Amino acid sequence: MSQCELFVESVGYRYSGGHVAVSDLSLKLGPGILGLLGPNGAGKSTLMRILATLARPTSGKVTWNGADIAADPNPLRAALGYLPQDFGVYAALSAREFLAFLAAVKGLAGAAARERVDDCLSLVGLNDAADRRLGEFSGGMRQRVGIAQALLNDPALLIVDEPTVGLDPEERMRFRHLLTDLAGRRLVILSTHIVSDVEASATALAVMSGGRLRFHGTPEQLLAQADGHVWEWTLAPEQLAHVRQQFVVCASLRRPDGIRVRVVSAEPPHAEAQAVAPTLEDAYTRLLGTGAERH
Ligand SMILES: Nc1ncnc2c1ncn2[C@@H]1O[C@H](COP(=O)(O)OP(=O)(O)OP(=O)(O)O)[C@@H](O)[C@H]1O
Repeated sequence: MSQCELFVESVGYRYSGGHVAVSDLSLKLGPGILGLLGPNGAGKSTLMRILATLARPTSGKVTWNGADIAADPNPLRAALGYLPQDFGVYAALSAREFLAFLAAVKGLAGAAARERVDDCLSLVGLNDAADRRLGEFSGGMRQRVGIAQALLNDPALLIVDEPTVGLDPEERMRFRHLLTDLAGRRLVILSTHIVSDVEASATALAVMSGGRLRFHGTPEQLLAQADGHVWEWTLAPEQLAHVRQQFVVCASLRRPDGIRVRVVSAEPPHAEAQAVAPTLEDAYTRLLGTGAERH
């Protein structure tokens, strides 16, 4: 497999209506799985489209192995596997027929194409369902077909945009394992707004919000930032609303003796609060200052 160095240099993107979706964003990426995290509207899909050469940055540049992808997108495109957020399949085709069609579009032919289609079907665990109509597939199976089509050209760069949306918990887990198996010497960029999607698999994390990069580093580095900032204590149910007004509450759990709250705060939030080891979800919540509260 070829080299894979993707450098994003002060990239900005302004939509024609004037909305700035990505602002002065820089990243240096190499082999491994990058989890691109951020809330809805953070600019992840816009950045992914730029990296997939489907949109040109309105400022800054992106280089793939040293060459500007806006000046010559072809080297990157030849190395790219892309699963867009709105990936659709042809319901009347079988998985094998659909992949054979896309293999032909990508210039693979004859026995080599058949072999590659078989390889990709087995990489994503769909051999047994290969000849069933896609219309009968579950959401998770369709996403695996999406990954299989992205793998047809054995890409050095695999970009998957919000691939776990609409999947049930078991399908999500399978999908995460699949991406871990596929990483190898590739660069895999996986965007999601769900921390657990990247918790076990990502070798690096980039966090975006409001079009800006808020963090880039290892999951351990993000965790370390939250050390000593996560607290738990038990309060009476009527106190919960007040605590929510004062602090970012990451979780609240009803128990026989009251409500156990988990709070992100630089200072001890309460006399009885005990510091607890942060999870990646806590660290992400601390970074963005808002919580998707777990109950
Ligand atoms: N075609 C467009 N024209 C104008 N603004 C747009 C367009 N597409 C997206 N935006 C805006 O740009 C911002 C970033 O959108 P983007 O889709 O990149 O975010 P995201 O992080 O991928 O979120 P989501 O997961 O909801 O897609 C949002 O505020 C969005 O409303």
